[in-house]
Amino acid sequence: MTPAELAARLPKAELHIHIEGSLEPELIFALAQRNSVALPYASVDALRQAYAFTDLQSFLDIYYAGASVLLHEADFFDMAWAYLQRAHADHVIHAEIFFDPQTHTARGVDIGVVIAGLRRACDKAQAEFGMTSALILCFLRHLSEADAFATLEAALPYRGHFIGVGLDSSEVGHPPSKFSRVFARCRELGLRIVAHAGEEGPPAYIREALDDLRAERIDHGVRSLEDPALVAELARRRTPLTVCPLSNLKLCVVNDLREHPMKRLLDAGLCATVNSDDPAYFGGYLNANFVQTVQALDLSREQVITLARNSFEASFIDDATRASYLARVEALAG
Ligand code: HPA
Ligand SMILES: [Zn+2]
Repeated sequence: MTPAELAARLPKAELHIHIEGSLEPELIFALAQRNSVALPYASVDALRQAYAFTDLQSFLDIYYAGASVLLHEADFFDMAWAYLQRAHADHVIHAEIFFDPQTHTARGVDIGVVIAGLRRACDKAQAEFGMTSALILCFLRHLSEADAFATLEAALPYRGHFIGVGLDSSEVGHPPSKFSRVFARCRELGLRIVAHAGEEGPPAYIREALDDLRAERIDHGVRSLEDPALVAELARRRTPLTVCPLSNLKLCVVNDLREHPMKRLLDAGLCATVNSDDPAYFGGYLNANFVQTVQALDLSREQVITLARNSFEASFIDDATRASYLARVEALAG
């Protein structure tokens, strides 16, 4: 088996997937029709042609437009179930799934409707595939602290249905410290903490995510490499980075996958993981990210196994489940 074939076949956890970013153009159009929502694109092809991004914001504008077709519990279920089936096909045995409630509540959709649809899909994946999953509520950082607090308040009746909180959307100009008080409250509630940092933003944002928000994982974090002291700190703490290679390519964080920092992150001893971010927009699900990265960087069999192990080390599953999942990696790694 080549390293790329092994990567595709190994059991893995996916820890950085925005469920709204798994909405394929075909499903966007089907839901638009079902819900009588008008789209600013004439066809699936016209929409796909708009997927030529120059940076994070140029993507986010289209991503939020796509999410406008989501209104009812069944829509959230259909979206998440489509993702979970694809993830299962890629040998994802555990997924921690981001959702953006403010994108929906701003359009009058009740947060309970969002969570109910997503949870029903997760329960079905557990029943049909034995796949475990969890939801992570993300605050949109381009909105205010007050809006984040209101969102947290609205989510509290569903506290048992999500395990943690994250921070996403437009990074530059919206440092993690803007949400220090919100995340302090989330920690009091026993929520797990992650945050996007160092995707387009500077290494200082990663430090703020660690120190001000007490993030347990950094989403992206690729710009940490610009600050050797920060890299040493991340390695010492074993703070995982949920890296998304095809996203970095499509959003012009890197110009070529052969220049992707994944190998340097692994060489620095960091707990880096591979993830798909917004697979419907960035050209592939988890195995596409693995296979293309392994080939572009000529990663070794041992590095591939490390990435699979890291995905479980970085996950929020309980220790017994983690041990059983790691044993499944070892059984295939040989
Ligand atoms: O890659 C991302 N970065 C920030 N916000 C996001 N929301 C969806 N995807 C992303
Ligand atoms: Zn992301």
